[in-house]
Amino acid sequence: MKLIEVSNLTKKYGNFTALDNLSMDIYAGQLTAFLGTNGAGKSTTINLLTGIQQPTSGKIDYNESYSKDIGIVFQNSILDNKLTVWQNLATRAYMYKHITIQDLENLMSQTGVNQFSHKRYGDLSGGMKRKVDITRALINHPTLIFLDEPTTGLDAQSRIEIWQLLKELQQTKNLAIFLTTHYLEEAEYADNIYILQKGQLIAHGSANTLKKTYGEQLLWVVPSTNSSFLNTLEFKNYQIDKYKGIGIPVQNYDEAILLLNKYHNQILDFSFQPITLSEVFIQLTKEV
Ligand SMILES: Nc1ncnc2c1ncn2[C@@H]1O[C@H](COP(=O)(O)OP(=O)(O)OP(=O)(O)O)[C@@H](O)[C@H]1O
Repeated sequence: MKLIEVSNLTKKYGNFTALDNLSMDIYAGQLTAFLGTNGAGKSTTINLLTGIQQPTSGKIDYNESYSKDIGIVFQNSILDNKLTVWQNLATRAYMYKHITIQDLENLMSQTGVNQFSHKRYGDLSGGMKRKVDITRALINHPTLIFLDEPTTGLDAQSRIEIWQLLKELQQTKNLAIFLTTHYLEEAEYADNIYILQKGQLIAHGSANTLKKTYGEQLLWVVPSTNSSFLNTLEFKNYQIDKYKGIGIPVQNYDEAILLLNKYHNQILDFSFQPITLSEVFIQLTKEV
């Protein structure tokens, strides 16, 4: 089910176009990752989708029944450093009449912040703060949550924990998550990836689709007799490497296994070189 449909969204600051004609859909229960280098227009997009800023042109259609159920985690926290985690969250929960203390406690134990609820927010590590920020955004049981670079500045372990938490929330609460990130490897988990460059959408799809469309995976084989193998080879775009052998472009593991089966009499050794999302991104965003 579509929660938000964005059509031809453009945002200009004076003569400068920060976002150029963006069209995209956000679906219930899906994790959508918005990737882009610095200044690509990621924060601008979140600000437009959440109504913090108004577009210069274009349209954002919200599914009527869910338009108010959104949570936002900003790049810079809006919580009070001097208050404890509990005080910060309880103050927020009191704003909603239908949210009980029990609801808040349940949520805090799901996100794990109950373990340090007595600590002052200002004394927490970056990863712990981020978990509290996410908990705050979830208090009103949103259908969709926006996170602007939730893992920037965190160490590897904290990043993994935040991602595990987000995946768990997506699965257990059927929460739709829209997040921006600089970390390509994180987007691998996303259902939908949008890649933005200088305000323009340059690619869209699942990690696998993007890899298939924009990247090349190689099956490297060391043939027993080089020349006869090349003669039988049905592929034209192979590469040759002194150490790795002959690199044959393949779509996926299955295709590699089929080839290995077919030519196994002529192959001494082989290796598989998968493409990463980072390589796709570099390929796509490199300046011409
Ligand atoms: N209020 C503003 N006035 C003028 N230009 C702005 C304004 N806000 C953003 N910009 C410009 O618009 C472009 C997109 O900014 P935005 O913050 O959306 O990028 P971003 O992808 O979130 O970048 P980052 O990863 O660095 O946070 C940048 O070139 C930025 O300088």
